[in-house]
Amino acid sequence: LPGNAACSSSPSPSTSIRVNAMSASGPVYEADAEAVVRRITPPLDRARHKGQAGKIAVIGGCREYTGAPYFAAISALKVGADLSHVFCTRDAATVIKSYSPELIVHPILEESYSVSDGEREYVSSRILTEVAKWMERFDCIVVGPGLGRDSFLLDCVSNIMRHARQANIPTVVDGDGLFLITNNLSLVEGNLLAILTPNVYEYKRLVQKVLNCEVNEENASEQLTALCQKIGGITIMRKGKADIISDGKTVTQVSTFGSPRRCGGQGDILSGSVAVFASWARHFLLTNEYPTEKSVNPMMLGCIAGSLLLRKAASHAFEKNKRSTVTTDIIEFLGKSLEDICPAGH
Ligand SMILES: NC(=O)C1=CN([C@@H]2O[C@H](COP(=O)(O)OP(=O)(O)OC[C@H]3O[C@@H](n4cnc5c(N)ncnc54)[C@H](O)[C@@H]3O)[C@@H](O)[C@H]2O)[C@@H](O)CC1
Ligand SMILES: Nc1ncnc2c1ncn2[C@@H]1O[C@H](COP(=O)(O)OP(=O)(O)OP(=O)(O)O)[C@@H](O)[C@H]1O
Ligand SMILES: [Mg+2]
Repeated sequence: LPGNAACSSSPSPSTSIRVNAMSASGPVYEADAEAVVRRITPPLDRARHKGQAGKIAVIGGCREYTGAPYFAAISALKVGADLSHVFCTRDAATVIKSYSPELIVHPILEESYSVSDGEREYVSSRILTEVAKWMERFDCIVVGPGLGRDSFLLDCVSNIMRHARQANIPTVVDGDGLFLITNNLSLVEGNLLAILTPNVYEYKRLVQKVLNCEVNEENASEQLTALCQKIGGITIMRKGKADIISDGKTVTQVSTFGSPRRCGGQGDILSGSVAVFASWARHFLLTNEYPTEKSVNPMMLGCIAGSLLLRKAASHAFEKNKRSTVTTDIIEFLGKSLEDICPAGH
């Protein structure tokens, strides 16, 4: 994929994808997030067929939570993916399908209450076989939005994560997926195609578990860098007032103002968007001709682009809806926000 010719404002290949990332010590520099979005977003080429702009799967959705997987999966489509799947429990599937006919929903996960002890091994292997059938087709998976914390379900999802890793599928871990990996670090350790997107509490739990200490705001970037290194060079986006992103080598941030509303679900929009941008960035770097850009980590680029887009959309939604802004209002503005940075053309 070439960068989107319609929106490549910078002609210089060596500077066009700069993220202004700095070393672990010293100040955290703001990423040139708009340039990143412009560079990695693929053109809307008439010769392309369905699937080439991305196929995303969200693993999440259980009895309690149906909103989170829907938000992540629909955001992936609204950003520009061609196909968006959801793998969830049976209870959640009908609900999610009824939110949107655009999503492909697989009612295959099971929670402990619906499986007897004797059936577990069989059900677990059936679930893995079902998901594995699809896995090779995905450009990125998102594990965790609305997944819940049922132990049997999390065991099955661990198998799915191991399978995705073997198949080299980039994996964004969010929400209850972070609960899972915090207690099973080997699931992501050393996986350069893994992205963690912790919120303030998820980050705190991760720091306590991995670094054996408390979150240190004074040395936020050093601590984040150390955390990424300790988990083997994975990419982590620490969400907050600024989204700080590191892969253990470099650290950068996106702090464009979004919205003062902190309604639940914004992190889900982010994880779905990051999945699309990370797969676009990966494709772009694999196929582009400039060696200087090949050293950039596509997972970092995905985080930078996803963060900027969510913040822009949240800002538009807040302008319109003020205190009543909710997640669906923000999703409505993903298209305009991307269009402002990177016009689709004709
Ligand atoms: N509409 C939906 O279906 C939504 C579902 N969600 C899902 O809900 C699940 C749980 O995620 P949450 O982010 O709610 O996680 P938690 O259930 O850990 O946290 C819920 C809230 O409890 C409070 N809290 C948590 N830990 C705390 C601590 N140590 N000290 C003080 N307060 C604390 C915080 O206000 C936090 O936002 C995830 O699967 C997530 O994806 C969320 O994404 C929000 C939207
Ligand atoms: N204090 C803040 N100021 C500005 N933006 C913020 C702030 N906190 C979070 N955000 C933005 O909201 C996005 C979602 O972060 P948040 O911490 O709400 O995630 P979350 O708790 O996982 O959300 P969800 O409810 O979807 O699970 C972040 O990418 C960030 O851009
Ligand atoms: Mg969350």
